[in-house]
Amino acid sequence: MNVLLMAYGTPYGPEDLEPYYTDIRRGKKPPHELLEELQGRYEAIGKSPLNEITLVQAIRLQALLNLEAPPYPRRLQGPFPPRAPQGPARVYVGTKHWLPSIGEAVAAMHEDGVRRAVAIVAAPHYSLRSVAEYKEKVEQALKGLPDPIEMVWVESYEAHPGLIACYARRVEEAIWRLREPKKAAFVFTAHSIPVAAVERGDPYPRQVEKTAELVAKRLGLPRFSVAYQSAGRTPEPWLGPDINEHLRALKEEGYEEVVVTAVGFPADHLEVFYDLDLEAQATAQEVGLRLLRTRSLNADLDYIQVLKDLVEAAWLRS
Ligand SMILES: C=CC1=C(C)c2cc3[nH]c(cc4nc(cc5[nH]c(cc1n2)c(C)c5CCC(=O)O)C(CCC(=O)O)=C4C)c(C)c3C=C
Ligand SMILES: [Fe+2]
Ligand SMILES: [Fe+2]
Repeated sequence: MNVLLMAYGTPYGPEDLEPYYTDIRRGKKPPHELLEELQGRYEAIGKSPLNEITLVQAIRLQALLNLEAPPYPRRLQGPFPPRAPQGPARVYVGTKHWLPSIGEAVAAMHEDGVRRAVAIVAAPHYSLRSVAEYKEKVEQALKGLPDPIEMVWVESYEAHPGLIACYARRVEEAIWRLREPKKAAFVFTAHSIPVAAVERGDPYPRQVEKTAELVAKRLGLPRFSVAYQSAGRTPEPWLGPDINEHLRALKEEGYEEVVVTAVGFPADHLEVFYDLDLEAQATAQEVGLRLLRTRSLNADLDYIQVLKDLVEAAWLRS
């Protein structure tokens, strides 16, 4: 079984920042003020562990796939159907905006003789501004190859019971730390997208709401809400409510404590450490709210098990 595991990617050092930002802006260099602002955000968090987490996710996913399907030599395999999940599993990593790029990963797969693979993004929700763009990059990379690779896509997994259990477990950990759990607010966040994408029928907000609703249901939370974070630095309107405005509104409604879970981001990175742990935390402190941010899924085995389940099911799809 072959897997292409994709994630957003983050710069390895300050010298990578400009080409990284240029890639996010589809080849347009960022103005100096925006680059400086991004540099300031990276300096404030120290380091984004996103690339390391993605690599560990891939290593663990590959190990887990092979653990339950030992890589027997071909002659011992018997009459398995060629698409059975058994056999050596290989997981390749490609990042959308940095290195290894999706193009490099696809080229490596081709070089290794891969002709069929499952493509999955380490983010549970489909958006025209996320998964659709990953797909474009994969298709672009495939175009340049002498032999085709059939990619079976996992486009979204917003309601996977294992994923819901992962988030519920982490919200539960925060509930233990609340002073008055029955009076707390529970907020689920995801990356904002331009309103224009929503108007074009992007299923993203519905999927984010679905994840939030299922986690809340599993925990029997009486109230919960969805807010968006990390809106881009572009003049167009972005989907709200923004987490900072939402925290102010919650305080006005009389809440004293809030648990925030970033359901759109399985892994820690700039927008968890800066936008939630520094910026939203500062807003909460300013208005007098106690904010607890739940632990990310990262490369924890409960999340890797979800990825394993998804790729195995996709591999068996015709
Ligand atoms: C659902 C959409 C998006 C997800 C998920 C997402 C995750 C994500 N983003 C960064 C870092 C940056 N994103 C930036 C801009 C940007 N991001 C999205 C969409 C998603 N990002 C869009 C549509 C844009 C705007 C692009 C443009 O046209 O300019 C930037 C640039 C600075 C900024 O605008 O804030 C950074 C940096 C990470 C690390 C991440 C998840 C891992
Ligand atoms: Fe982004
Ligand atoms: Fe972003």
